[in-house]
Amino acid sequence: MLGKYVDLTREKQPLIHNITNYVTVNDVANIILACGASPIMADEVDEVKAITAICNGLNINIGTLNHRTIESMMIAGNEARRLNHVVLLDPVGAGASSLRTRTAKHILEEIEPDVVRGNISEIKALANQSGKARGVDADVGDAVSASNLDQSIAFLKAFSAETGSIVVATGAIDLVCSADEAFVIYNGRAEMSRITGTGCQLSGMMTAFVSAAPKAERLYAAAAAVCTMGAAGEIAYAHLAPYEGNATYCRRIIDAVDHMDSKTLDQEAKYERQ
Ligand SMILES: Nc1ncnc2c1ncn2[C@@H]1O[C@H](COP(=O)(O)OP(=O)(O)OP(=O)(O)O)[C@@H](O)[C@H]1O
Ligand SMILES: Cc1ncsc1CCO
Repeated sequence: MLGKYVDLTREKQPLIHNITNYVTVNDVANIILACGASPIMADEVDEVKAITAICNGLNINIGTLNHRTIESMMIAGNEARRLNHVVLLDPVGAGASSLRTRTAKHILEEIEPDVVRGNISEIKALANQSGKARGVDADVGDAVSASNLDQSIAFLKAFSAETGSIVVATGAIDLVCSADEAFVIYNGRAEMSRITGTGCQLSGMMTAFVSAAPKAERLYAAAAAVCTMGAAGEIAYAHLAPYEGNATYCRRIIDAVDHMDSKTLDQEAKYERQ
């Protein structure tokens, strides 16, 4: 059921404007290409309005925010909204500093992104719950598990209802929620959290999937992107040779996305709907 969004993204080839961090920018560009879309990275105040206007979707990632790029995020976000383009917010490190938390909340309130994708600590920080981010990583105490699953889904659905955004919280169990529907996704491997930027890559790819999908199907497209990333993490891990570690793993995940098709995703996706 979700596999069709892999094909749709390859067919539509959306152009994605990324204002993103300088740690993982190259991997984000490559995974967007691997899923059949096109990336452009641009964060100069004087050009972001023009760049976002020629794109189909905007991925705002606050990972290495500064006052100049915050201004660019607001200009691009407002223009993308005016043009009805898809906007995704990745609130990297929200909860780790007041500037990050404040900026992410401001973008959420003023731009009203279609999708917010973060780890569970970042999402909790945005929702004024006590998200205890370890820098850009989630705190183990915030983790979604079988024992708090119902409560976590209820929290994310309520946050989606409050913001109007599709809310995606990733980790060992990934949750993709609208106000009244949830996908609980079990793809992925713990080793993925030892590569910096699997979340940033997922956000870039998710912007592409959601931009390619009809408006009424955006929740499914977001869930398909999460399953694609998780399944790629599983396939890539199976292809690692004995000495290879997290550097090769990062490349192999992008290769696995490059080879992903609807049939493979429909076979590999592990999820429940609630
Ligand atoms: N323990 C885990 N088990 C299975 N999959 C995981 C685990 N931790 C992370 N993942 C997968 O890794 C991907 C990125 O999720 P994560 O929550 O680590 O993002 P993030 O913290 O925003 O990452 P980053 O800041 O490094 O970009 C998702 O596809 C998620 O399913
Ligand atoms: C490590 C790191 N620091 C700021 S952004 C980033 C990439 C992963 O979120």
